[in-house]
Amino acid sequence: MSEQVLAELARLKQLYLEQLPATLEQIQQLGQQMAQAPATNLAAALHQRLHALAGSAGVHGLKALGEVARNLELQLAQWQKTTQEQAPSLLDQSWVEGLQLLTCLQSRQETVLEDGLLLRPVRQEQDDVCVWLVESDLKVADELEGQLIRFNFRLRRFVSLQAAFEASEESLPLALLVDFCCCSEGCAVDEQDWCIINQLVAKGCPLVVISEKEDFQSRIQASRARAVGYFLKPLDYPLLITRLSHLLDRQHAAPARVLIIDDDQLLAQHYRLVLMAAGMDVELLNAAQELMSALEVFRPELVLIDLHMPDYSGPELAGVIRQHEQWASLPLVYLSAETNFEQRVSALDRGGDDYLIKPISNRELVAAVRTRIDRARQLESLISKDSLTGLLKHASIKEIIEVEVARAHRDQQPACVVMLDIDHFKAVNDRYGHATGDVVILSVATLLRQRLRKSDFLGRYGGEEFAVILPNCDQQQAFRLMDEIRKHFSTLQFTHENSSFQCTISIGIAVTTDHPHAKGADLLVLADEALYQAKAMGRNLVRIHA
Ligand SMILES: Nc1nc2c(ncn2[C@@H]2O[C@H](COP(=O)(O)OP(=O)(O)OP(=O)(O)O)[C@@H](O)[C@H]2O)c(=O)[nH]1
Repeated sequence: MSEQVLAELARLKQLYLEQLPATLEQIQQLGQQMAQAPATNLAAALHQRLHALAGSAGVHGLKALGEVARNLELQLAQWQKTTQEQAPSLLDQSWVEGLQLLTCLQSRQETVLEDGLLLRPVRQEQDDVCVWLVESDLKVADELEGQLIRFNFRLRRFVSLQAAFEASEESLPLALLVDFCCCSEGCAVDEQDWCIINQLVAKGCPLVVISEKEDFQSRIQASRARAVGYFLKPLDYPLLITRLSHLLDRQHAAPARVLIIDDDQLLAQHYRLVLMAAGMDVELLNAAQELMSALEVFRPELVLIDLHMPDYSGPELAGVIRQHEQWASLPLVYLSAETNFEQRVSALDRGGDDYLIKPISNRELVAAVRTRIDRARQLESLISKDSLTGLLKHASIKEIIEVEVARAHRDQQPACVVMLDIDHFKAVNDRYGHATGDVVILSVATLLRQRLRKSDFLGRYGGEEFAVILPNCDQQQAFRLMDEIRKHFSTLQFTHENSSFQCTISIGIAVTTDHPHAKGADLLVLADEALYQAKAMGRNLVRIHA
């Protein structure tokens, strides 16, 4: 992928360089006409070309050229704002020199592509159910191990960070739990350990700090180590498991979807390739009139919009998007060479969320897009996800099941709707208490997350009831998968004080191909009927609706 992306970027750059002399020739002609007989229509045409050049040259390795173009653009903008009496003096000697400089700089290329970003080695193998622990307190380690097993996670213990680092040559864990106090005296991490932590985090190993200390300095130290979690001892296990489950969700998360609206096709292609190399799904909008249908079909999580385009401006398109309630919170980010403060503020007032200045480096583009999408996902998750399990709430999973069932009928592909319910759960609550009942619910959610595909959707449908949709999955595959999950769940050991117990689940499945006219809501009812057949037949069973 990376090699291909680099080759494609080189091809785009070549195309850009081939078109450049003609672009510069046009700018020269217009610029000289402006110097001799300034006119507003000439200025508008020239401004558009200088603006595009200022935004694109740096991206293709011609940083100095881009800077000169920007200076000329600013000079011209000043002329456009000034009264006609003062105007001629603004396009004097420095203007002509600037124009000459453009031609001289067209062959001065610099290497600005951050190839490191694009040639990053393929992410190392990750063991999704394995959690690593560096902790000298054996009691804490034993207890943690016992808790993790209930949720189908495995714990691998290390005596030192160095040992964990050596293991990271083979594979990476879901998370690395470190008690800083066992690295060095007084919980202050020494230089060598610090270096190892940095290397592990850079490899993509999420760091979770466990600590006895609640002071600000310890938290700052964890933050400096880029920890994604900080848990105080004695550990709150459900909270820790929830955090691990969220990390698992992130690993399984679908690629971020970005829509780019830019009239400069070469530049738009360049951004697209860079974002795709960072693992995102990217589409370019070809015609502004197709904007709403592109949103509907592609459902982007962020839109990058150029500010100045010939037919419609970025803020005008942002205004159209914001007229639709459904897209009121979609992040819209302008990507423009515009440095004028007033114009930028006005663009933000008209529906945009943020502003990135062209030319933007590849790394900054990826980081800016990724962090904004991550934040938007976090917010969305707070709204649509159940707080105990992190799965979709009732209304959200119902909505997704409708969409996916309609898609399955349309594509003539099978999809399975599944309902799951914990057996005799009331008895678990009555005997072991509500908190232990919650642990059982959380463990079903964690097991489902671990066993289902990225493209499947899981929801907490009711108290101890779960709904799932498995797109592109036929009856046999669904039965096999669900039966494995059922069997696996029945082997998990739960503990309460000094006793231990096991639980089972019953499962009902309804398949779209057996019910070609059924909507999502109908299939949910059918899957529920199958679930109650499983209950009636003795529980701990999977049934398919006939
Ligand atoms: N701990 C806990 N219990 C919950 C939660 N939501 C619902 N419940 C309990 O789940 C139990 C559901 O019990 P029932 O629907 O009667 O059925 P059951 O005992 O699971 O038995 P069968 O489904 O017939 O096998 C009730 O006792 C609810 O109070 C929750 O978030 N946490």
